[in-house]
Amino acid sequence: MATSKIASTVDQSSHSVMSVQHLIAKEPLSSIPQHFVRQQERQSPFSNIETGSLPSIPTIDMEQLLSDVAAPGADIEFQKLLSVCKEWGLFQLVNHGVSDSLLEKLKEETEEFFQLPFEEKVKYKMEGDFEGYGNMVLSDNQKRDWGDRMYMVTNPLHKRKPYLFPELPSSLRSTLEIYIEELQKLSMKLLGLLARGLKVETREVVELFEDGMQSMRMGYYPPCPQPELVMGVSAHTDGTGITILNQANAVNGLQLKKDGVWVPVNALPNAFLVNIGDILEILSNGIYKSVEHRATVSSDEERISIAMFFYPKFGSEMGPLASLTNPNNPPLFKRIGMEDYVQGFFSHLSTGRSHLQHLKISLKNN
Ligand SMILES: O=C(O)CCC(=O)C(=O)O
Ligand SMILES: [Fe+2]
Repeated sequence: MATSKIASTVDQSSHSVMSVQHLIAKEPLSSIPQHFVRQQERQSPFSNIETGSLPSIPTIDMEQLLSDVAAPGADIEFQKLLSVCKEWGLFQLVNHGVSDSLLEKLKEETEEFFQLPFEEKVKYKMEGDFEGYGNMVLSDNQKRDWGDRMYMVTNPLHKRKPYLFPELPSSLRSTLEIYIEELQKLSMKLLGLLARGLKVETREVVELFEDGMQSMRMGYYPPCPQPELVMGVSAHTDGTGITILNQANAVNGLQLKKDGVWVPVNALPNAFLVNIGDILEILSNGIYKSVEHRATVSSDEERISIAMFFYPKFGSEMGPLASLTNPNNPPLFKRIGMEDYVQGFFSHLSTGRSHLQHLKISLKNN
């Protein structure tokens, strides 16, 4: 799909918001601006192995998973889910129950949102926190991602910023409301199954996430004349319990790090990519893995993705589940309240350091 060439008459420097899409729409770039160029990512990430021998990302079938649960004993898909979450921390989910027509509508409306003139989208600019529209600029000397995003907290409802979600074009807003509800149900089913896989009381996990904090990031990655020099989203782990990523226009780009090697995900149309985040690694005391991932960009196709992030509820406290720890298996992470967790997560994001590492207990000191 071609990039939308929207000539913007607005001088971006007069706004505290920057957009890669509109930067390149104004005039063709003769070279990539230095603040997007990454030195360490120049070499092919696969230079050390044969591309043909790359492992492929596991696929989980939600219908199969739910029928396994109804018929105990026939639990092949359930066992696969558990081993995938321990070894990979990420999988593609098919037959997830969210209709193709809803996904199609959401894709179209997200495309339309990013095709709005810059003047329209600037209304949603970030106001001193991480929420809002634009290319995320954390500091002057930071390397920037080749992409724009619209990031919003969507739950609990009173945390929705009045100038963001409620001000979205009404058709996008109503489609998102349905989508959010569908994904909430899906996330709770997955979290329940993952709790069951830990042999803990399902309730212990599910209650933490009921009416939890949820946020969403719609991402737009324009084609880049020199994609090997830039990154759409730099390497990170998610601070969530779980993340459900919708690679809306099925353009490849996401990669995860497995055994020290970046492995590309071959995006299946209408499948979700589900990944374990730091909080599930903490709750499971390291059993489930929060996987490092990143997104690359393409030279000829725009890429659109929609990520929904699921966290525990405000006011809760989290740490390794008590039933998983004992003197022989001590907690690997500190306990922390949700408010402090969120604050710590975003302050580590600004410095590029890992929040999960910060919460690790050094076993030598125990
Ligand atoms: O846009 C993508 O494909 C990845 C986004 C992502 O990893 C994130 O927002 O945490
Ligand atoms: Fe992520």
